[in-house]
Amino acid sequence: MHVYEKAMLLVWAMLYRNLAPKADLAFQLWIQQRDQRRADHPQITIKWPRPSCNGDMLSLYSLNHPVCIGVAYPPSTEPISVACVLSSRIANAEVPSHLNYGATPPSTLDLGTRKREHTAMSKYILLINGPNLNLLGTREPAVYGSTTLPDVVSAAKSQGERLGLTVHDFQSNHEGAIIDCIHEARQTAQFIIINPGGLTHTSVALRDALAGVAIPFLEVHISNVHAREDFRHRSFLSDKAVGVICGLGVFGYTAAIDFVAQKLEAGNTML
Ligand SMILES: O=C1C[C@@](O)(C(=O)O)C[C@@H](O)[C@@H]1O
Repeated sequence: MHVYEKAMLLVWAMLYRNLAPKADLAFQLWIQQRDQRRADHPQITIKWPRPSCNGDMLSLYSLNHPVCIGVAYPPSTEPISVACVLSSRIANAEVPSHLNYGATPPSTLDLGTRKREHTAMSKYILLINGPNLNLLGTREPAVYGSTTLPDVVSAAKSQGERLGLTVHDFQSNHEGAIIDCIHEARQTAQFIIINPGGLTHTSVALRDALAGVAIPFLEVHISNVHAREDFRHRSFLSDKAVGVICGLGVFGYTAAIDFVAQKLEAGNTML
Protein backbone atom coordinates (compact mmCIF):
# COMPACT_ATOMS: atom_id res chain seq x y z
CA MET A 1 0.00 0.00 0.00
CA HIS A 2 1.32 3.44 -0.90
CA VAL A 3 2.08 5.84 1.91
CA TYR A 4 -0.42 8.29 0.39
CA GLU A 5 -3.20 5.72 0.39
CA LYS A 6 -2.35 4.63 3.89
CA ALA A 7 -2.46 8.24 5.11
CA MET A 8 -5.80 8.89 3.38
CA LEU A 9 -7.22 5.71 4.83
CA LEU A 10 -6.23 6.72 8.32
CA VAL A 11 -7.65 10.22 7.86
CA TRP A 12 -10.86 8.77 6.52
CA ALA A 13 -11.02 6.21 9.31
CA MET A 14 -10.82 9.06 11.82
CA LEU A 15 -13.48 11.05 9.97
CA TYR A 16 -15.62 7.97 9.64
CA ARG A 17 -15.43 7.42 13.35
CA ASN A 18 -17.01 10.80 13.87
CA LEU A 19 -19.52 10.63 11.05
CA ALA A 20 -20.75 7.10 11.22
CA PRO A 21 -24.29 6.67 12.44
CA LYS A 22 -23.02 3.67 14.36
CA ALA A 23 -20.55 5.90 16.17
CA ASP A 24 -21.48 4.29 19.45
CA LEU A 25 -19.39 1.34 18.36
CA ALA A 26 -16.45 3.75 18.44
CA PHE A 27 -14.11 1.21 17.02
CA GLN A 28 -10.46 2.00 16.76
CA LEU A 29 -8.63 1.20 13.64
CA TRP A 30 -5.12 0.67 12.71
CA ILE A 31 -3.51 -1.04 9.83
CA GLN A 32 -1.29 -3.99 10.07
CA GLN A 33 0.54 -5.11 7.03
CA ARG A 34 0.30 -8.72 8.13
CA ASP A 35 1.25 -10.28 4.85
CA GLN A 36 3.79 -8.27 2.91
CA ARG A 37 3.53 -10.58 -0.06
CA ARG A 38 -0.12 -9.70 -0.49
CA ALA A 39 0.23 -5.97 -0.13
CA ASP A 40 -2.92 -5.46 -2.17
CA HIS A 41 -4.94 -7.31 0.49
CA PRO A 42 -3.66 -6.05 3.83
CA GLN A 43 -5.43 -6.91 7.02
CA ILE A 44 -7.08 -4.24 9.07
CA THR A 45 -7.26 -4.97 12.75
CA ILE A 46 -10.27 -3.62 14.54
CA LYS A 47 -10.36 -3.37 18.28
CA TRP A 48 -13.82 -3.43 19.73
CA PRO A 49 -14.29 -1.48 22.91
CA ARG A 50 -16.84 -3.97 24.17
CA PRO A 51 -18.47 -7.18 22.99
CA SER A 52 -20.13 -6.73 19.67
CA CYS A 53 -23.01 -8.59 18.13
CA ASN A 54 -21.96 -11.70 16.36
CA GLY A 55 -21.90 -10.91 12.67
CA ASP A 56 -21.73 -7.15 13.03
CA MET A 57 -20.91 -5.70 9.67
CA LEU A 58 -18.12 -3.22 9.26
CA SER A 59 -17.34 -1.07 6.32
CA LEU A 60 -14.66 1.55 5.89
CA TYR A 61 -14.30 4.10 3.19
CA SER A 62 -11.22 5.86 1.88
CA LEU A 63 -11.94 9.00 -0.12
CA ASN A 64 -14.91 7.96 -2.19
CA HIS A 65 -14.12 4.30 -2.46
CA PRO A 66 -15.06 1.50 -0.15
CA VAL A 67 -11.84 -0.08 0.94
CA CYS A 68 -12.91 -2.65 3.39
CA ILE A 69 -15.95 -4.77 4.03
CA GLY A 70 -15.88 -7.34 6.74
CA VAL A 71 -17.73 -9.20 9.38
CA ALA A 72 -16.95 -9.44 13.07
CA TYR A 73 -17.01 -12.86 14.70
CA PRO A 74 -17.57 -13.73 17.43
CA PRO A 75 -18.60 -11.38 20.25
CA SER A 76 -15.23 -10.43 21.56
CA THR A 77 -13.20 -7.56 22.89
CA GLU A 78 -10.13 -9.06 21.29
CA PRO A 79 -8.83 -7.39 18.15
CA ILE A 80 -10.16 -9.07 15.06
CA SER A 81 -8.92 -8.95 11.53
CA VAL A 82 -11.00 -8.52 8.45
CA ALA A 83 -9.99 -8.89 4.85
CA CYS A 84 -9.44 -5.55 3.23
CA VAL A 85 -9.72 -4.63 -0.42
CA LEU A 86 -7.77 -1.63 -1.61
CA SER A 87 -9.56 1.15 -3.42
CA SER A 88 -7.55 0.63 -6.56
CA ARG A 89 -8.77 -2.97 -6.71
CA ILE A 90 -12.33 -2.45 -5.63
CA ALA A 91 -13.69 -2.79 -9.14
CA ASN A 92 -12.55 -6.40 -9.15
CA ALA A 93 -13.39 -7.14 -5.56
CA GLU A 94 -15.62 -10.05 -4.81
CA VAL A 95 -18.09 -9.12 -2.12
CA PRO A 96 -20.12 -12.09 -0.91
CA SER A 97 -23.77 -11.41 -1.54
CA HIS A 98 -24.79 -12.13 2.04
CA LEU A 99 -22.66 -9.26 3.34
CA ASN A 100 -24.46 -6.18 4.49
CA TYR A 101 -23.20 -2.77 5.45
CA GLY A 102 -23.17 -2.03 9.14
CA ALA A 103 -23.27 1.70 8.67
CA THR A 104 -24.47 3.97 5.94
CA PRO A 105 -21.65 5.83 4.25
CA PRO A 106 -21.96 9.59 3.85
CA SER A 107 -24.44 10.33 1.09
CA THR A 108 -21.93 12.33 -0.96
CA LEU A 109 -19.98 9.20 -1.72
CA ASP A 110 -20.22 7.89 -5.22
CA LEU A 111 -20.50 4.19 -4.68
CA GLY A 112 -21.80 3.35 -8.12
CA THR A 113 -23.14 -0.18 -8.28
CA ARG A 114 -22.15 -0.79 -4.71
CA LYS A 115 -24.67 1.78 -3.59
CA ARG A 116 -27.40 -0.22 -5.26
CA GLU A 117 -26.12 -3.36 -3.60
CA HIS A 118 -26.36 -1.55 -0.31
CA THR A 119 -30.01 -0.76 -0.87
CA ALA A 120 -30.76 -4.24 -2.10
CA MET A 121 -29.08 -5.82 0.91
CA SER A 122 -30.56 -3.61 3.54
CA LYS A 123 -33.15 -6.01 4.97
CA TYR A 124 -31.18 -6.77 8.04
CA ILE A 125 -32.80 -8.60 10.92
CA LEU A 126 -31.37 -9.55 14.27
CA LEU A 127 -32.08 -12.92 15.86
CA ILE A 128 -31.44 -12.82 19.60
CA ASN A 129 -31.48 -15.78 21.93
CA GLY A 130 -31.28 -15.16 25.64
CA PRO A 131 -30.03 -17.10 28.66
CA ASN A 132 -29.71 -20.88 28.50
CA LEU A 133 -30.72 -21.13 24.86
CA ASN A 134 -27.11 -22.02 24.08
CA LEU A 135 -28.02 -25.36 25.72
CA LEU A 136 -30.75 -26.15 23.22
CA GLY A 137 -30.57 -29.75 22.15
CA THR A 138 -29.47 -31.02 25.53
CA ARG A 139 -31.50 -28.80 27.83
CA GLU A 140 -34.79 -30.39 28.97
CA PRO A 141 -35.37 -32.09 25.60
CA ALA A 142 -38.91 -33.05 26.58
CA VAL A 143 -39.72 -29.32 26.71
CA TYR A 144 -37.40 -27.79 24.12
CA GLY A 145 -36.68 -30.68 21.74
CA SER A 146 -33.38 -31.92 20.41
CA THR A 147 -32.49 -29.26 17.85
CA THR A 148 -29.37 -27.32 18.82
CA LEU A 149 -28.98 -23.54 18.68
CA PRO A 150 -26.39 -23.69 15.86
CA ASP A 151 -28.95 -25.72 13.88
CA VAL A 152 -31.65 -23.13 14.55
CA VAL A 153 -29.35 -20.26 13.59
CA SER A 154 -28.04 -21.83 10.44
CA ALA A 155 -31.58 -22.73 9.30
CA ALA A 156 -32.67 -19.15 10.04
CA LYS A 157 -29.80 -17.71 8.02
CA SER A 158 -30.46 -19.96 5.03
CA GLN A 159 -34.17 -19.23 5.17
CA GLY A 160 -33.40 -15.50 5.44
CA GLU A 161 -31.07 -15.65 2.45
CA ARG A 162 -33.77 -17.32 0.37
CA LEU A 163 -36.22 -14.60 1.37
CA GLY A 164 -33.81 -11.69 0.83
CA LEU A 165 -33.04 -11.05 4.50
CA THR A 166 -29.66 -10.85 6.17
CA VAL A 167 -30.07 -12.58 9.51
CA HIS A 168 -27.52 -11.74 12.18
CA ASP A 169 -27.60 -13.78 15.34
CA PHE A 170 -26.65 -13.11 18.91
CA GLN A 171 -26.89 -15.31 21.98
CA SER A 172 -25.91 -14.37 25.47
CA ASN A 173 -26.59 -15.48 29.00
CA HIS A 174 -26.04 -11.89 30.16
CA GLU A 175 -28.81 -9.33 30.22
CA GLY A 176 -26.44 -6.37 29.73
CA ALA A 177 -24.79 -7.94 26.68
CA ILE A 178 -28.20 -8.45 25.07
CA ILE A 179 -29.15 -4.86 25.83
CA ASP A 180 -25.87 -3.59 24.33
CA CYS A 181 -26.54 -5.68 21.24
CA ILE A 182 -30.02 -4.19 20.87
CA HIS A 183 -28.62 -0.65 21.24
CA GLU A 184 -25.96 -1.31 18.65
CA ALA A 185 -28.57 -2.57 16.20
CA ARG A 186 -30.61 0.59 16.27
CA GLN A 187 -29.09 2.07 13.10
CA THR A 188 -29.12 -1.12 11.15
CA ALA A 189 -31.70 -3.73 12.11
CA GLN A 190 -35.15 -3.44 10.62
CA PHE A 191 -36.64 -6.14 12.75
CA ILE A 192 -35.66 -8.16 15.80
CA ILE A 193 -36.72 -11.72 16.51
CA ILE A 194 -36.03 -12.47 20.14
CA ASN A 195 -36.37 -15.47 22.37
CA PRO A 196 -35.53 -13.76 25.66
CA GLY A 197 -35.53 -17.04 27.64
CA GLY A 198 -36.08 -16.44 31.35
CA LEU A 199 -35.56 -12.67 30.94
CA THR A 200 -39.05 -12.63 29.44
CA HIS A 201 -40.51 -12.95 32.89
CA THR A 202 -38.13 -10.70 34.82
CA SER A 203 -36.53 -7.97 32.76
CA VAL A 204 -37.81 -4.41 32.77
CA ALA A 205 -34.40 -3.39 31.38
CA LEU A 206 -34.84 -5.59 28.31
CA ARG A 207 -38.32 -4.18 27.76
CA ASP A 208 -36.91 -0.65 28.00
CA ALA A 209 -34.09 -1.44 25.56
CA LEU A 210 -36.51 -2.76 22.94
CA ALA A 211 -38.84 0.17 23.43
CA GLY A 212 -35.87 2.55 23.42
CA VAL A 213 -34.55 1.55 20.00
CA ALA A 214 -38.06 1.34 18.56
CA ILE A 215 -37.18 -1.57 16.30
CA PRO A 216 -40.25 -3.75 15.73
CA PHE A 217 -39.81 -7.16 17.27
CA LEU A 218 -41.37 -10.60 17.55
CA GLU A 219 -41.18 -12.54 20.81
CA VAL A 220 -40.59 -16.25 20.26
CA HIS A 221 -40.81 -19.09 22.74
CA ILE A 222 -40.15 -22.68 21.84
CA SER A 223 -42.41 -24.02 24.56
CA ASN A 224 -45.98 -23.01 25.28
CA VAL A 225 -45.23 -20.79 28.25
CA HIS A 226 -48.94 -20.54 29.06
CA ALA A 227 -49.18 -24.27 29.67
CA ARG A 228 -46.32 -24.12 32.15
CA GLU A 229 -45.68 -22.60 35.59
CA ASP A 230 -47.61 -19.45 36.50
CA PHE A 231 -44.50 -17.29 36.57
CA ARG A 232 -43.99 -18.01 32.87
CA HIS A 233 -47.41 -16.59 32.01
CA ARG A 234 -46.21 -13.04 32.49
CA SER A 235 -44.02 -11.36 29.90
CA PHE A 236 -42.47 -7.93 30.26
CA LEU A 237 -42.20 -7.71 26.48
CA SER A 238 -45.38 -9.04 24.87
CA ASP A 239 -47.40 -5.84 24.89
CA LYS A 240 -44.55 -4.07 23.07
CA ALA A 241 -44.09 -6.85 20.52
CA VAL A 242 -45.59 -6.95 17.04
CA GLY A 243 -46.54 -10.51 17.92
CA VAL A 244 -45.73 -13.49 20.10
CA ILE A 245 -45.10 -17.03 18.90
CA CYS A 246 -45.02 -19.79 21.48
CA GLY A 247 -45.46 -23.52 21.71
CA LEU A 248 -44.51 -24.32 18.11
CA GLY A 249 -41.11 -25.72 19.03
CA VAL A 250 -38.19 -24.43 16.96
CA PHE A 251 -40.60 -24.01 14.04
CA GLY A 252 -41.50 -20.76 15.83
CA TYR A 253 -38.27 -19.24 14.47
CA THR A 254 -39.15 -20.34 10.93
CA ALA A 255 -42.61 -18.84 11.26
CA ALA A 256 -41.12 -15.62 12.62
CA ILE A 257 -38.69 -15.21 9.71
CA ASP A 258 -41.44 -15.88 7.19
CA PHE A 259 -43.60 -13.25 8.84
CA VAL A 260 -40.80 -10.67 8.93
CA ALA A 261 -39.91 -11.30 5.27
CA GLN A 262 -43.52 -10.73 4.25
CA LYS A 263 -43.86 -7.60 6.33
CA LEU A 264 -40.61 -6.07 5.08
CA GLU A 265 -41.44 -7.02 1.52
CA ALA A 266 -44.71 -5.15 1.87
CA GLY A 267 -42.79 -2.22 3.33
CA ASN A 268 -44.87 -2.60 6.45
CA THR A 269 -42.88 -2.73 9.66
CA MET A 270 -46.06 -2.35 11.72
CA LEU A 271 -44.55 0.30 13.94
O1 LIG B 1 -35.51 -20.17 28.70
C1 LIG B 1 -36.69 -20.26 28.46
C2 LIG B 1 -37.13 -20.65 27.12
C3 LIG B 1 -38.44 -20.08 26.68
O2 LIG B 1 -38.27 -18.75 26.26
C4 LIG B 1 -38.92 -20.88 25.45
O3 LIG B 1 -38.30 -20.75 24.41
O4 LIG B 1 -39.86 -21.66 25.54
C5 LIG B 1 -39.47 -20.11 27.79
C6 LIG B 1 -38.96 -19.41 29.03
O5 LIG B 1 -39.92 -19.46 30.05
C7 LIG B 1 -37.72 -20.11 29.52
O6 LIG B 1 -37.18 -19.43 30.62
